[in-house]
Amino acid sequence: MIDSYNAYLFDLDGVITPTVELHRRAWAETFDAFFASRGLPPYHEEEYFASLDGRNRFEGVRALLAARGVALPEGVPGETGLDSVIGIGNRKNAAFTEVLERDGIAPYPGSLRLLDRLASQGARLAVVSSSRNAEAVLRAAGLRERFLAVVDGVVAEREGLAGKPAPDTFVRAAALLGAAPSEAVVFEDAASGVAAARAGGFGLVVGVDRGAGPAALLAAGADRAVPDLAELLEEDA
Ligand SMILES: O=P(O)(O)OC[C@H]1O[C@@H](O)[C@H](O)[C@@H](O)[C@@H]1O
Repeated sequence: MIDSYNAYLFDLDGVITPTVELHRRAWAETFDAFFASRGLPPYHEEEYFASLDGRNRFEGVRALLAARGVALPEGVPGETGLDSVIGIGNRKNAAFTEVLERDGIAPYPGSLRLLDRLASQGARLAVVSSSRNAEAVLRAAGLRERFLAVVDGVVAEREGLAGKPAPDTFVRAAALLGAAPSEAVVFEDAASGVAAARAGGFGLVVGVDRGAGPAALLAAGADRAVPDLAELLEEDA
């Protein structure tokens, strides 16, 4: 089923590496401190899926604050206090980076098997991530050289590409691989990323359920939802 496409676009956090867990913990730690400092109801894990999952760091902060009806100034680059959008984002990133550097990261075994299989077929692969940490995560996992292109938060900012749920970063990655969207497969674990792929008219959109739930992934436009990418290998064997 997946073998007949010309290009394969992988989200990173939660699709290739379990860094989604690191992101979730870092966000929880940061927003727990933020809400406690203001005497507001505690952060809830559902807020991760509704506002943060798959989104660019600062867009995620803005979305969550808007959902809570909290208005904060934007802040200035480099700030780490909990009283601005940039400060909250930077605080969370420091927590994420500390754990990544200390513990490293290994890919999901099932994802590695799919990457191996696609590599053995000479398939063209790219990573499409909202994260500005994508290059560091790929290097930590020893996977950087497997991808012909990486369109991440740094590239999106440099090229003025709108982030997920807009389709722009996926469309750009497909173009870098020389494929039309209809000839490419997208693998995504976040509803915002699935919606981006659907909006871009991709040939196949596979939702990977790492907590969002199959119903949310299908509702966002996934053609199918799987618990792990190894499932696709077994079907094709
Ligand atoms: O690593 P950065 O630049 O802060 O990116 C943040 C986001 O990157 C995405 O890839 C993750 O799915 C989100 O959960 C995360 O919040």
